[in-house]
Formats: sequence, structure tokens, C-alpha cells
Amino acid sequence: MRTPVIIGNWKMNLAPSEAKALLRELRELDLDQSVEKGVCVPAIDLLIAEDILKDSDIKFGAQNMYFEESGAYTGEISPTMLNDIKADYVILGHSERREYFKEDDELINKKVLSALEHDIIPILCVGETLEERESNKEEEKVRNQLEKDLKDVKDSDIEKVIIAYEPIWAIGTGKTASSDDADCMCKFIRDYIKKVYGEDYSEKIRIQYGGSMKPKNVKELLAKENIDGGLIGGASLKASDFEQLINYKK
Ligand SMILES: O=C[C@H](O)COP(=O)(O)O
Repeated sequence: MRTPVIIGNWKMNLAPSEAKALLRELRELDLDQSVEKGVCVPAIDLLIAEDILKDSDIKFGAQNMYFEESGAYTGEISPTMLNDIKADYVILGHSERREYFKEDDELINKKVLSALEHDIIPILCVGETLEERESNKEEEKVRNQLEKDLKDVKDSDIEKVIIAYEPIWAIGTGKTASSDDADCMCKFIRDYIKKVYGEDYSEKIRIQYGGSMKPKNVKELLAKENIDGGLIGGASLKASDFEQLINYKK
């Protein structure tokens, strides 16, 4: 039985004063304890998240990191810095990082391996563009990303990874993949893990859906066999929406 996992990705939103207010609101919510939950905040908000969430069961993490531990890498944060503040997660390979910051699979793979080596849970994002979907290339695209981004990830580490299937055309657009299509791609990912790592691991690994997941569609999406949670952008910025998402079983 996989524990559902719902994570907010704040993206480049909420300056420290706003972050403080939302985190304090989140901490006061009555959230379903059977759901793993967390927020991945901008780097400048990480210390605030550590402080405000420390006695709650809401975890937190970063939206990116570099793979080296320290050095002359202006503008980056490292896995050891995330360890120092006990961050639980790091989002890697988000389509916005791939598109706007030209991150390629080789770099993402180094980051995934580094996160695992430092006991930080990587939330690896994969997904196709609209053009790729319209030409029936979504499986090819996602398989290719998985092959490259998970290269050299050991059997003993694979179940720690969370994979987020995020069709790019559904991100921030209000268009959600149908629950059947989302489930079908999450199953495709699970089957890939089964082929490479075996059935045991494929049954344990958690696969999220991301792309305009909202209180109104969360129940239907998470009722699907292969969708174990959500990576939520816009709807994670409002406490009441985040509450409804986490409490989707109620
Ligand atoms: O990481 C989150 C996804 O990009 C989804 O964003 P969204 O919920 O605003 O569509």
C-alpha cells in the first residue's frame, strides 16, 4: 500500500513575508494524517519553512539544487545546504527548469544521484509537450527522460524517488489530463520501473500527477490505481485549496 503524497510547488511566488503568513496558516490546518504532504518553496523561503513547519507533519523542500556540495557555483544551493536545514525533498527536472534554464537530462541525472546520496527525496518531473502528445510520442518522450534521468540509480534507491508525471500542456493552463490519460501514463512509468528494477520496486515507487490539479478534480485523479499523489502549482498558494487537496478523502 503506497502512502499518497501531495506536494505544493510554489514556483517563483511568495516573498518571505508572504511565505511566513501562508506557512503559519498551513500549520494550523486539520490535515489528513494518512497523506504525506509538503511544500517546495523558493530558496529564500527555505529557512522560514524549516522554522515554521518544524513541529508539524508538513514536510518541505527546495525546487532545485546543484549536484556539488560546495564551491564556485554562483547562484546555486547544494545538497549539504539542504541537509543542514533538514529539507526532505528537492524537485528536479521540472519542465520549467528544462525549458527556461536549459537543464538537460545529463545534468538532471547528476542532481538525482546527488540528492539520493544525501538522503534528500528527489521529485523527478517528466512529461510531454502538446506537440508530442498530438503526434502520439508521449511514451517515447517519457521513456527517454526516465532512461537518462534515472541512469545509475541503484535498486535500493529507486523506491525513494518520487516521479511526477506532468504533461507540459496541462501546467498552469487550467487544462487537466483526463484521469484516464493521466493514469495511463503513470502506469506506463510504473511498467518502466518494473522492467528495469522489478515488480517489487514498481509496486513501491510513488508516482504523482501534476498539471492544473485542483480541489475539484483531485478526488477523481487520486482514485486512479497508478496515481499516488499530486505535485501542485497554483492551487498550493492558497491555504483553503491546499487543505481541500490534502483532505481529498473526506
Ligand atoms: O509543479 C507543479 C506543476 O507544474 C503544476 O502546476 P499547476 O498546478 O499550476 O498547473
